Amino acid sequence: MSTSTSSDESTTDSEKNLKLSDIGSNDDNSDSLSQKQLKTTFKREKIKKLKSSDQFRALFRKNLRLQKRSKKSNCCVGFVALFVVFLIYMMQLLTNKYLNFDREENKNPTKFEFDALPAMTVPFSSKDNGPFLSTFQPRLSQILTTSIYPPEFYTKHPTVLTAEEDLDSLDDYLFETFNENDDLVVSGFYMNSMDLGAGKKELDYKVYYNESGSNVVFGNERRTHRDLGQTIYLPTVVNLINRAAFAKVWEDSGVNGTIDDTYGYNLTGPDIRVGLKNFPVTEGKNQFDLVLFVQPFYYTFLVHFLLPVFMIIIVYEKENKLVDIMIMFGLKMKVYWSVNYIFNFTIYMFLILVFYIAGYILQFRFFIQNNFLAHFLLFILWGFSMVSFGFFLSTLFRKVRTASLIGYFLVIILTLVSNLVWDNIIADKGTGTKTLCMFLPSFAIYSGIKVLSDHSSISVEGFKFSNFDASSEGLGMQYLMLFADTILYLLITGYLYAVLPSTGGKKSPFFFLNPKMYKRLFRNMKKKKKNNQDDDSDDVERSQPISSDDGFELNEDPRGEDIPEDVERERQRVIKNNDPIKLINLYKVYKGQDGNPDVNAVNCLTLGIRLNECFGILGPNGAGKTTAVNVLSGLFPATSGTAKIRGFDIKKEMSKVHTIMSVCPQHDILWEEQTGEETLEFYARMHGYKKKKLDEKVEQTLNEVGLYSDRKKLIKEYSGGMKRRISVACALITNPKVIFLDEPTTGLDPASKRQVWDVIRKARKEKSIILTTHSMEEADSLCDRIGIMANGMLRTIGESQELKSRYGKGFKFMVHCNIEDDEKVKNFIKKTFPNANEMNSLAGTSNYEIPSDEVVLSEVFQILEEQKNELGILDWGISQTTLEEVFHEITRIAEGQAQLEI
Ligand SMILES: Nc1ncnc2c1ncn2[C@@H]1O[C@H](COP(=O)(O)OP(=O)(O)OP(=O)(O)O)[C@@H](O)[C@H]1O
Repeated sequence: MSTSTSSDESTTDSEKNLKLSDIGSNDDNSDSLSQKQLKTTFKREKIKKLKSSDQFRALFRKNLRLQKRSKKSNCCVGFVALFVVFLIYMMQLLTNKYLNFDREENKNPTKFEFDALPAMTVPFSSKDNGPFLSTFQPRLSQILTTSIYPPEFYTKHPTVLTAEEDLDSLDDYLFETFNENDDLVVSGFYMNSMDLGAGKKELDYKVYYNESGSNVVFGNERRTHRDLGQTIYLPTVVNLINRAAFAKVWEDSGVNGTIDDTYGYNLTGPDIRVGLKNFPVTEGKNQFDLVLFVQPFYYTFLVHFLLPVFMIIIVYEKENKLVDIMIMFGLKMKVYWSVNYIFNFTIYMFLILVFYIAGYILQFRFFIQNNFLAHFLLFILWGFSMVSFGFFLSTLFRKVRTASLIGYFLVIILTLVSNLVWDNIIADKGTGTKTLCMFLPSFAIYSGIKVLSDHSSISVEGFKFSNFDASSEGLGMQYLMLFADTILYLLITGYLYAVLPSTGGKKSPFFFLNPKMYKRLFRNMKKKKKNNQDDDSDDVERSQPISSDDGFELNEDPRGEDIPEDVERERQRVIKNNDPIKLINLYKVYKGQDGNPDVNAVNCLTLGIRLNECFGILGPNGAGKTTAVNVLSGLFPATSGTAKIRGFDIKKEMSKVHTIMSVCPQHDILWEEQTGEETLEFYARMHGYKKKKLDEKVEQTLNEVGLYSDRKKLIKEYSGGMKRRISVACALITNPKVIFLDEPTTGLDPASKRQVWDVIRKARKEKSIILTTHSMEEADSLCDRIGIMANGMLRTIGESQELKSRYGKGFKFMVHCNIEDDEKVKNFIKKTFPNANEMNSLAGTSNYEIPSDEVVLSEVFQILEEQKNELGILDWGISQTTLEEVFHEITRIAEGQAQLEI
């Protein structure tokens, strides 16, 4: 013999006994034993507020952990930063080496070894005289003042050729006049020996000349030989000295006359030794500094590089509905944004720190030449505005893939645009245009870097707050605009998040024009101030009493008089009772897309869930179960009607509801890069668990859902069933008062399912649970009451047993006997159960449906056990109508009604 109910496999022994004793009771009123255990009297209560500091800590740790694990993007950012630093370093090196001539050599020009230069013999030829010497006869004593250049030149540059007593003083003199004065010293010479007396003919001297080949300085525009209007060659100077030397010899020897070309040729054959040496010059007078050209671009690019990272962090959590789930667990959005702001800024500061260290170690002129505060302030303000700008951009993307692709592309575009557009178009415009353009923060940072970069040249002084006058560009406008951009983009982000449906925005685009909003804000501020003065109310919320005088009024159900009796009875019960969860006339209509009609996903749902109750919602696909849960948990707003959860109205006080509820959504919403343990820790921390208590709670919950041994695995390494279990664990760990479980055991193996059932069963104490499921076994086993929905409406409601009695066709009775006894047994059945309906009969096995009012189980047992041997019954069994059959019956009726409506 076998006797079973549909839930036999799943129920505990005590439950089985209870249900067997209930079989056939056909109990329609709500006075059964389990009903008595459920409390409907829910009153005003104090609810502990979630602390912002706990949430801050939990979020910051989570962000830090996830950032550490996003190795790819970190490596990418690190690599780009290093590459840019390397490029700048190489350029500076190259610029210094090849464009800033003799930098090393001339560091200490006075120590230059004159004698180390090779001596050379210069042919003495009047043909090299140059244009001014053909008629000129100098004396050595005259050389310093003699005009060999046009007169106007001397008004500017009095000293042309100089001689000093010894090499050192000549060296010093040339260096000083050449580098520090405006006077132009064309050349210098030192006479080593001069013996042109009879038979000797020796002349040994050394000439300082400019390496460019002309006797002028290359390093400064003002001193180019173009000032002279002609080119003076080295041989000219050599000839000048030679001539002066000979003139002196002749003067000494009393020869009178002039030196002309003929004279020169007559004096053939003297040994003339001329040493040649470059002018000593100061270092760093180069005209073209490659670094200055590329530096603004590179620096702008580098500081933009974190922009996509900031966007991705937010879009990832938006795309995967992680923000939504955190909100449902009580996250305050102001904490969310603050943490992300501070966290992103910290990452940025880390990059800037590395940049500064590299900059100072590698001696980037941008850093060492300019005032520290000037560039530091610029980078700090850019950091603030970039984080705000990143927030703003994050509102425009729904998918991480798009955000990262476009984000990195945007970095290049913004850098290029700011570089090209600013340099070629905006830089020459007036302050108004510049200011306007700086509302794009990239322009502000680019122009700031450009100002500092212009001060990083070797030839100019670094930027100091004191050294710019009206004509030179300061940084005030950049600082101001970066600050303004920070505020502006935060406001825009806040606005877009409030109104854009894609970001979960629910407000009208003109919400800020509504004076009520400001009144409410003002009232809340006043209330908060008052609460703060009140000692004990600081960390508690007070829920409002729920009662029949809540002002709730029942709308007429769309079905009118066709409304099922039990559903109408529940509606009347709810309005009179104080259930912790009360749904009143709840509607949710999804607007039809692409010409499709609107969908009434939830249609005038009115029901109540009591304390200690686990309420099951069953229904076919598309019945509206998930939508109902989503509306109750605040994912979507209700179209009309409302619900009160522990006294808080979901229309007005959803944020308070979030502090006392938790949810296990239909699809797992988890951070793939966190371990199971870290995920639970996150939610527990958000709800104020700390240290030892936190560890204990996490360990206990992991054990309950059977994931303790897998706690260190990343979520992405979890199987589907493991993810489901961790989602259930998340819903339980925060010790909520109201739990929404949307198909919590989908995909679980039978053992895991049973484990989760045990956890839920234990958890319902002092709580109210709404559970949606497709498993009749689960509903039968776990739920104190069940509501079956179809097409958005509640079709029936009651305890499992009630529903079976109400919608089932009684009992199923099976009897098996030898074929020769078949007739005898059939007659016995007909006599005992006159209304029994034979469903089928084959080879001695017959199945019957027996109306429940004909069955008194104890009598059936007795009769059959007494007569089975006499009748030749080999086996028999009786089972009640299953919940599945009830479900099919309800959906069949609902479909019929829907057909009629069409
Ligand atoms: N975001 C949405 N936009 C438009 N229509 C939606 C949306 N979500 C659900 N619906 C529609 O609302 C109705 C109810 O869907 P819902 O997901 O609530 O059903 P369900 O009972 O949870 O189904 P299932 O058992 O398959 O999870 C369906 O007709 C569905 O197509």
